[in-house]
Amino acid sequence: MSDPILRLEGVSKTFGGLKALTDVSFGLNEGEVVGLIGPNGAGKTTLVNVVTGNLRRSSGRIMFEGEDVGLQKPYQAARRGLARTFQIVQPFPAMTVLENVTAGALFGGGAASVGDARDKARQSLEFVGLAPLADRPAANLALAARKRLELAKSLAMNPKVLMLDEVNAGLNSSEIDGALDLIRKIADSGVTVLIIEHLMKVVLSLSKRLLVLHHGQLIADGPSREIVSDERVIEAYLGQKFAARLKEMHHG
Ligand SMILES: Nc1ncnc2c1ncn2[C@@H]1O[C@H](COP(=O)(O)OP(=O)(O)OP(=O)(O)O)[C@@H](O)[C@H]1O
Repeated sequence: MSDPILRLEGVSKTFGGLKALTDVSFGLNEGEVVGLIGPNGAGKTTLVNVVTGNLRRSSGRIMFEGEDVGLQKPYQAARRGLARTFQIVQPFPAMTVLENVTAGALFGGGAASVGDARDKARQSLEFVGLAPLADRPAANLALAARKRLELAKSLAMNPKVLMLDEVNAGLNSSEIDGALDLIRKIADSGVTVLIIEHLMKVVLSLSKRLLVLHHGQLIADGPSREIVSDERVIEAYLGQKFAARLKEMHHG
């Protein structure tokens, strides 16, 4: 197998005395869709932040395509093809949907000109199904559409690796189904996806492999079906009720 496209080696992040990440190591292979789960405060968002340079890791190495990118700035991450979505979606409200995505394309640096960035933005909006709303002010979008806008912005950066931070939070079940189709479509286009998600049904339907963070430590990394029956994971995160339901599903 070829080298992972993204690899963390012993990455730690402390905030004063608080250890948000402790000695985290794993690799993502090109084209993989991997779920990242763990209780509130486990360090999931911090992990994405250190990978994209929004926060500086305290120690360890972050390797992207064989290069140590631990000191990069967020715009450099975007230009390399390391894109992410934010848990709290904050579009520029006064700008239109198209302008927001154009700004994303320019940030990602793949566009040769503003016109080129706008073309790229139009393609991304088409891909996520927001083309009909391109000229609306972003402030007017409902939550599901704002989440799609966030995805379109990241896609306009031509990502190789895309990290999705709770893109389904707050959506109803038909909106989640739509988002799932879209994430599958992104993965099918060859993008490596790391998905942070609280809804187990969603993670399990998308990813064959799961990473589990607990108090900043990676306590499990492996095939999803094995991870969800791992006692430590059940205790730390899933809870006995979920485990019992899963057993019923398997035996029922
Ligand atoms: N900028 C910061 N300064 C200080 N502490 C922080 C900062 N960012 C995160 N933390 C702390 O680091 C720990 C990990 O937080 P993080 O947001 O990464 O968890 P999470 O797994 O993403 O949680 P959630 O599921 O609630 O989003 C928490 O204790 C949090 O309070």
